[in-house]
Amino acid sequence: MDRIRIVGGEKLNGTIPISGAKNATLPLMIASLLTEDKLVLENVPRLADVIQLQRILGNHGVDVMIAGKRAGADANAGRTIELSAATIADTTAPYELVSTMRASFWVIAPLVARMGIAKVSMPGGCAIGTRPVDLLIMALEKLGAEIEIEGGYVIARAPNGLRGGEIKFPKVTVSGTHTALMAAVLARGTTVIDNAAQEPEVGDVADCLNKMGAKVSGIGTSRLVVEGVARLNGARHTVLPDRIETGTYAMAVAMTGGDVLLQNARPELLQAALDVIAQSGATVTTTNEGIRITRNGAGIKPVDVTTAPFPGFPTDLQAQLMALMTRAEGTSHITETIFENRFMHVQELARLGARIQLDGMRATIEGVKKLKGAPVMATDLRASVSLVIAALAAEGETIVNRVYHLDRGFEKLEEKLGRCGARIERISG
Ligand SMILES: CC(=O)N[C@H]1[C@@H](OP(=O)(O)OP(=O)(O)OC[C@H]2O[C@@H](n3ccc(=O)[nH]c3=O)[C@H](O)[C@@H]2O)O[C@H](CO)[C@@H](O)[C@@H]1O
Ligand SMILES: C=C(OP(=O)(O)O)C(=O)O
Repeated sequence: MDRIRIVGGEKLNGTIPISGAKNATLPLMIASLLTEDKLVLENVPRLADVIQLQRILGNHGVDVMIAGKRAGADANAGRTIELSAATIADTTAPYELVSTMRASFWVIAPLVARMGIAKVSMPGGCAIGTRPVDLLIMALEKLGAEIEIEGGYVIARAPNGLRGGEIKFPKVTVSGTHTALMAAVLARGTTVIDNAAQEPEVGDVADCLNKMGAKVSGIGTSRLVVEGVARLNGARHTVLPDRIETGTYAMAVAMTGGDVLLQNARPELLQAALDVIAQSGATVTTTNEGIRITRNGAGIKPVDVTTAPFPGFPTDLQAQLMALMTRAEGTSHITETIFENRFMHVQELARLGARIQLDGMRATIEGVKKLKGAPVMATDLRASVSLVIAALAAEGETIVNRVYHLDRGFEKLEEKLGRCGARIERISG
C-alpha cells in the first residue's frame, strides 16, 4: 500500500494548476447514461474515483474513450473523455462496484429515467457519517418511480416512464439534487425542485444537461424548474475547476507561508473559504490566471467557522481548515453541520501535536507553536489531505498511511506540492 513521506518546514512558492472538479466530473459522467449519443467531457481529472466510475459505467454498457484511446489502456492519457451509451447492456449496479464510491449510486436516476428500471446497490464512499439515501428515493418516488429495497439493493421501476412532480427537499442535499435533476430531464411534464443544492457542481451538471437538450431553469438558485423532454442528445462540456482542491492548496500555503498562484482557480466558487483564509492572515488576490495566496511573516490568526451548504463554508474544507488552525496564534472554533462523523482527522492531527477538543459537532482548536512529524493514518479523502497540510508545517518526518484515500480526489498531489518546494514523496508498495 502506498504511503506519502513529508519532511516539513519548507515554504511553498510557485504555481499549482487546479484540476477539473471531481464532484462535477462524477455526475457529468453519469449523465452520459441519459443519451444514446456521445458526451464529451473536457478537463477531467485523472483520479481513482473517475477510473472506478469508468468501470461502473462500462458495466452498464457505456463505451468510455480517453483522448482517443480505450479506457484502461492508459489511465493517465488525457483529460478529454468520450462516453457513449448507445445501448444500455445492464441496469444493475452491483455491490462490488458501487460500495467503494458514494456517487456511483446516482446511476439510479438516469437508468430508471431511460430504461424504466434500475437496480443499484446501496452506496459506500467516505466514512464521514451514516449517509442515507432516503431523500434520493423520495425524489424518485415523487416522479412516479416505484421503489423496493431488497438484499442491499434499491430497485426503482417506472415501466411507463417518469412524470414531472414537485420535490421539496427538507434539507439541502447535493446527491438528492443530482438525482432529482437527472430523473426529471426525461420525465413527462414539469418538475419543480425546491430547496435544491446550489453547489457549483450541481450548476455545472445542469449546464451540461441543457447542452444535451434538457430544459432546466433556475440554475444556481434553490429552485430548479425542469421541463421534461423525450430524448437528450450528445454534447461537449468542460468540467469546472475543483473548488475543494483550490481551497486545500490555499490553506497549505496559508500554513507554510510563501507565495503560490492557483492556476485556473475561480474565486466565486469558494468565496466563503477565501474570506476565512484572508481572516487567518494570508493575502488572497484574484488575477487573470487564477488566485494568488501569499503569507510572508505574519502569523496565523484564529477563526470561528461553521460549515454550511453553498455558498457557505464547505464541509469538504473543514478538515483542512482545522489543520491550519492547529498553528494559529490563539483558539479557534469549527462547527460541522453537514456530516455527523466528520472528525476522524482530529485524533490523527493530535499525533502531530495538535490540541483539539471535540464537543459534539464543535471543535475547539488551541493553536500550538510547533507540530512534530509522526506516522499518521488517512481515514477519508479530506481528512487525509488535512494531515498533509499539517505535515508540511511540522518539524521532521511524517508518513501518511492509506494514501488510496488521497488518490480518490487529489490529482498528482506530490508533484503539485513538490514543484512548489515541499519535501514530499510517495513510497510505493
Ligand atoms: C461526490 C460528491 O459530490 N460528494 C459531495 C456531496 O456528497 P453528498 O451528495 O453525499 O452529500 P449530501 O449533500 O447529499 O448530504 C448532505 C446531508 O444530507 C444528508 N442526506 C443526504 C441524502 C439523503 O438521502 N438523506 C440525507 O439525510 C446527508 O447525510 C448529509 O447530512 O456533497 C457533500 C456536501 O457538500 C460533500 O461533502 C461531498 O463531497
Ligand atoms: C466526501 C467526499 O466524497 P464522497 O461523497 O464520494 O464520499 C468528498 O469529495 O469529500
